[in-house]
Amino acid sequence: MKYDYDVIIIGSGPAGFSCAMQSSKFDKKTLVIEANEESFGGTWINSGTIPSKALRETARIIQRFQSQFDDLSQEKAYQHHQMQELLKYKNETLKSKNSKVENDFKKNEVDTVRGFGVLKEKNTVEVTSKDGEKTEYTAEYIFVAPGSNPLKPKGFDLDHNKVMDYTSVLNLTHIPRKLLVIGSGVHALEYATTFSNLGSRVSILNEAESFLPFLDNEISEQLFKLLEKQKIEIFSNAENIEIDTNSIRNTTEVRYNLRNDNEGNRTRVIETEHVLYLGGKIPNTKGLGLENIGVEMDDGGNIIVDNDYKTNIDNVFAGGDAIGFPALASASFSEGRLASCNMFGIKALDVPPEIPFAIYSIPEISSIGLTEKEAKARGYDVTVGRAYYKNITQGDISNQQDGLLKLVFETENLKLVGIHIIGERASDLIHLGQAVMSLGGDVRYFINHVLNYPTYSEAYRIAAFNGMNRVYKAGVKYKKILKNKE
Ligand SMILES: Cc1cc2nc3c(=O)[nH]c(=O)nc-3n(C[C@H](O)[C@H](O)[C@H](O)COP(=O)(O)OP(=O)(O)OC[C@H]3O[C@@H](n4cnc5c(N)ncnc54)[C@H](O)[C@@H]3O)c2cc1C
Ligand SMILES: NC(=O)c1ccc[n+]([C@@H]2O[C@H](COP(=O)([O-])OP(=O)(O)OC[C@H]3O[C@@H](n4cnc5c(N)ncnc54)[C@H](O)[C@@H]3O)[C@@H](O)[C@H]2O)c1
Repeated sequence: MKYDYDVIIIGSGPAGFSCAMQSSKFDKKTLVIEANEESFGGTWINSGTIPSKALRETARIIQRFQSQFDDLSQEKAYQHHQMQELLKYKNETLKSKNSKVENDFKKNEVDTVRGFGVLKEKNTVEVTSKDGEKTEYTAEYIFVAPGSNPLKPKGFDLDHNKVMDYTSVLNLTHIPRKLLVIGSGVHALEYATTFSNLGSRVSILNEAESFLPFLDNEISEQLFKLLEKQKIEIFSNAENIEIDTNSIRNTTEVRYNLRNDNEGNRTRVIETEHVLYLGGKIPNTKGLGLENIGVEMDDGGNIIVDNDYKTNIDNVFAGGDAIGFPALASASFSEGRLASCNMFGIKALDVPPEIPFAIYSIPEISSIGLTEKEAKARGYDVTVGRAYYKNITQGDISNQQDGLLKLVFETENLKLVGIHIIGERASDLIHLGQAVMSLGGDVRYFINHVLNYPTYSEAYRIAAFNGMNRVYKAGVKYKKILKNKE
């Protein structure tokens, strides 16, 4: 072999991990370089996806248990639990995920090396160990998956105690009585509802004009009602945010102005105990030597790739957060695997471009395809079908009556163009609709097939009937609706 390896992978997050596993299954000699001395798995396992979901799961279990019993419903988690106790579950999950990744590498003969990788030439990566020792490795292909880091705020500093980001929040020693989340994205909603369910009084300071504007309108409406129920306030259009400690009152004081303030740009103040800053992420593409070999990046530092996850340099591929949107673990797994398929000339099956997304708030939100508004703007004649969780037996049984599943489908042929869900299990439920959608099915699937009962999937059946009845009311004979095969 001309090179030490067939492929060198920089980073062991979901993109690097899946590229390594797929390459090893193709019998390719694979090396993973990981800068973190202790653990593999990147943001996915150590500071992002899994820890935030494990903490959320704990909050959800407490909330579900308390809401089941009237005498417990007004209790606050902080009256009974220490943060460390809640994080124990998270720590155990991380440990088991970490050793799973390490074992998968070993079992599949993927070599690993700890240290910081820098591209020296298009086939050469130099790794600097923590002792400063430098070693060079060569490969036919390079896969760059260095992930991302939290964006630093403008106008104030993080002390990682009173003012935290998504990494330091995992070191909290107690459940805050009051928490201000600064952010306008999915992160902000997830952590806000997690802490609210732990009993914290939570507010969100949103620098944008609207909050999660990409959601379907009716899902947003439901969400805002639920946030009101949880007493989570959102202050939008915030700018010039500054943070100080008020030592007399022993609080953290957040001052800000409103953009386009019609009260004369007065300074507003929120007093809180802790601040959690969730202002987005930046790709870890600085210092990687990408410029040494002329890899193209956009203004935000994201690596530019084509549909095969190939950069402008023939043998260099990239994936995960370093290539920008959607910057999800779910998508990163797929990107790493597809990059490997493309490197080694084994074209993967074409997968539909639609990917679902999930927001792990309490309750969850998940969507795929077009919102009703987007579908109409694109000229589709669409009808919608709705199922409210209060009408689903499983919702009643589980005491989870808040939620909505909404189907958006073409009136003419009943084909699904979008599915939008807010409520318990939304992130799992979406996949039934996704499968029907990607196999070209229509809403009749949900009534022609027997679905387990009671389950949350019943929502699909109820929403399908609801939508079809709407088509019927608009003048199409029921016989035609049921028989129509395009
Ligand atoms: C709080 C939070 C919650 C999230 N929740 C979800 C969710 O619910 N669902 C979802 O799909 N996504 C979620 N995400 C997003 C998800 O975590 C990321 O999209 C995903 O981890 C990106 O994967 P990656 O492989 O690109 O990089 P990462 O997971 O960031 O891993 C990159 C690895 O590369 C290493 N590295 C970097 N530079 C070098 C170098 N030069 N040499 C060697 N090693 C290097 C790093 O040490 C790191 O281990 C969440 C993110 C956060 C922050
Ligand atoms: N549940 C999850 O999957 C999850 C949870 C936390 C963070 N993350 C990822 O971490 C990153 C940082 O999160 P953040 O909350 O700080 O910022 P963010 O990037 O999610 O939000 C900032 C803005 O991005 C846009 N955006 C986000 N998701 C979108 C979508 N599916 N479709 C269209 N536009 C969308 C919206 O305009 C949003 O206001 C994001 O890339 C996010 O995908 C994912």
